[in-house]
Amino acid sequence: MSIPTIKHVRAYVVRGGGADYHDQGDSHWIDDHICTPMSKYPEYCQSRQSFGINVLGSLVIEIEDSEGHVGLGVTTAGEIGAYIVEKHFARFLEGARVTDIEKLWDQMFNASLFYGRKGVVINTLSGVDLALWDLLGKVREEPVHVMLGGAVRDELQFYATGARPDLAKDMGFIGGKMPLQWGPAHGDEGLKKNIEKLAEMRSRVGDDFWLMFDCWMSLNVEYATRLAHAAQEYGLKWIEEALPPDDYWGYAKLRQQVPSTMMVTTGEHEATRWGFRMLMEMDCCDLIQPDVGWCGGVTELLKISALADAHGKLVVPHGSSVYSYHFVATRHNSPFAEFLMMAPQADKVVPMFNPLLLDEPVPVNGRLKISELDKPGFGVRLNPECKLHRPYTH
Ligand SMILES: C[C@H](O)[C@H](O)[C@@H](O)[C@@H](O)C(=O)O
Ligand SMILES: [Mg+2]
Repeated sequence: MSIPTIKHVRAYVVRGGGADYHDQGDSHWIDDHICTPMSKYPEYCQSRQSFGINVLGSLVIEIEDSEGHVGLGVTTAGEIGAYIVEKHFARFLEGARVTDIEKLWDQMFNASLFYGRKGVVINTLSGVDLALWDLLGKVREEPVHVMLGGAVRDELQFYATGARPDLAKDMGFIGGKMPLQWGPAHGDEGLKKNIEKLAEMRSRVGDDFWLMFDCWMSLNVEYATRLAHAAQEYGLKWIEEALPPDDYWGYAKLRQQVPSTMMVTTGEHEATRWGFRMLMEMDCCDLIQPDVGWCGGVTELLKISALADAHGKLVVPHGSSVYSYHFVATRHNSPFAEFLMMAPQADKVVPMFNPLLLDEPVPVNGRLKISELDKPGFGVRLNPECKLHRPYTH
């Protein structure tokens, strides 16, 4: 059996939605007074784009083999990522066999260790890894979920992230995660507004629908503890990413202080097996939320997930569209997935990485049949109408 080799690696940048889903137009819920670590500065309080949440843009990676198959991976890394792919990672990829995914991951990780380890470098490595798994699936004519050992369930169920959990319930989702809008800089008045919002949504959705707060790294242990206890009477299911990712000590303390019925979750801005080992061994959270496009890709998420399973932790990947669905389908400790509502008013289901991909599957009535994923690789294509820019070559 002859194994194809990698011939060409190309890295493009795309603006306007896509993998950098914060890169949206005006009057979108995802940029409407959401609390962040920058909220202490009034000028950066209303809009996350004002401080640069969408500064990177989407990175699109194409890896073409000796037989003409093209693997596609996307992530949040923009021009920085394109530079790293073209000027650094390509040297390991070109000439390698399409099956050498584990070795290529190790070479790219260790070769960038002196400047990488987390953040945009691991985002970029993740994007390359997604393209490698997509390419292997196209060579083998198998979906990624089959190559990962096969689905353990017939369909995926989703909770929705967005400003309207009440509408998410009507659309069949199992829960609704709201962005927290007020933080320590807004004092008790702001905390009261957070709870009023939660109470209002609880009144609309009834007692059984999950409601969660996403705090996007913006709080401190004291405020998060007060918020959790005030939210308990409205059945808040989990408080997400309350603290900055490196504050393992704060998370461990917060987890001891929140009501026993409430989960502490985090992980979307954590990376590699070592970062998640810290979260688990320091007992920081009940559920981890790695983003497969940011934590190291599928190759690393397999390691993270096995570690979590051994610790009895659930792994519910941060919203990363089809790239996490293939993974969640195959893991017993991933019983549900996240769907980010990318319609500006969170009032309808649209593909998460719109407009970047074609054939991107979306939940129907809050669910997605695994059979919808039965296409080679991740089963998505680049939208030819998206303007690709290749800033570097090699
Ligand atoms: C809704 C949150 O503020 C973020 O925009 C979201 O990307 C992320 O934190 C999530 O968990 O979906
Ligand atoms: Mg989050």
